[in-house]
Amino acid sequence: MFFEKVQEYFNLNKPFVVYKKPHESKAIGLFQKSKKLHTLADVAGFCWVNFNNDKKYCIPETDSDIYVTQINQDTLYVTPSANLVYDEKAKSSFEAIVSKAIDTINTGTLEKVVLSRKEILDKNDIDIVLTLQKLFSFYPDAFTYVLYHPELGFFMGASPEQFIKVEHNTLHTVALAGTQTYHDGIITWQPKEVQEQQIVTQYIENSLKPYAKQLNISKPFTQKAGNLAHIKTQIECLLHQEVSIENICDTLHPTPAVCGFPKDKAKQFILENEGYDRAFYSGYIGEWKKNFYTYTENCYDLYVNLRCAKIDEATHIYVGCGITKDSNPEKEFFETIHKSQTIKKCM
Ligand SMILES: C=C(O[C@@H]1C=C(C(=O)O)C=C[C@H]1O)C(=O)O
Repeated sequence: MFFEKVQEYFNLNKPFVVYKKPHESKAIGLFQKSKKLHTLADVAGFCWVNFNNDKKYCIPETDSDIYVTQINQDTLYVTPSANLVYDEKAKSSFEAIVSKAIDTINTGTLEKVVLSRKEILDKNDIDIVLTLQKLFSFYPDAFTYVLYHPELGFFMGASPEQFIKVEHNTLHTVALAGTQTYHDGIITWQPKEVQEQQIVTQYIENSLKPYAKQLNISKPFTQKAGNLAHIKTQIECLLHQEVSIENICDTLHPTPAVCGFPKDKAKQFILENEGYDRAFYSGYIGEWKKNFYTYTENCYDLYVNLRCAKIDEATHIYVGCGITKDSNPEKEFFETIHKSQTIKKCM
């Protein structure tokens, strides 16, 4: 029933989203009844917001049929081996903007900037149901989704990063940064990664302070995300009674995990140098004003839109990495190559 509905909506070009939260065994689908593009409002639904924070959309509950399905983890999909082929031109142009960023950091007040690029694959013939099943199967600990709207296009992703989760006046978030390929055994971190992750933690702490009755911040630890490992700090914030969650989102987003620090300078560097529109990559996405797993009102469960792709005539895979004074341009390029594997494995 569920996957027939997905296929039907996909064939008819009607708006829908299917998603699965980390560690859940069920997936939720919101199948929109009209073809309208709804702007995000103070109503329950599934939302997505762009990097620039000036495009905010939703599939509202009131205009949707909602379906739930148990995910069958019995089918084992073979994980394809890594495809680390890359384009020399893409490598040299990315390394050039990373070098420019390092120079800017060394000569001014910019501390960190997250630079990204798009990998374009000549492929658009997606088997929607198979893609979803691979996303669910390969990344049980991620927020996995496919989202389609006829006015915006088709998106998919497997995000390892919570933006915010709010329930009963408590907000949970994470500071996630620093990347290396995952391996068994002890994972150690270099000062560069430790510093870039600390910038994120510090920024989130300062941004949440005005809204917080109490803030609890964990020690940093290693978090596995597909074939990668990151440094993560968990942050819990007891909110004052009358705070607006939308204001908190506007204050936090984009964090230095996807933009940089100071925010204005980093954003300006990105807009002037990246040379393409990030659109919904490194924005946020997820449940707005309702938990559709438990049907609890006034809950928010949003994720940073990372390890994602947009599919139109081709597949556009978005990948980025944090640049600080200690970055090595070639290493940063290979980090983006490793990050692109997350989506490539599902294609
Ligand atoms: C920017 C991305 O990831 C972010 C950047 C990281 C880094 O710089 O090490 C790590 C995790 C994410 O917060 C991405 O996946 O495109």
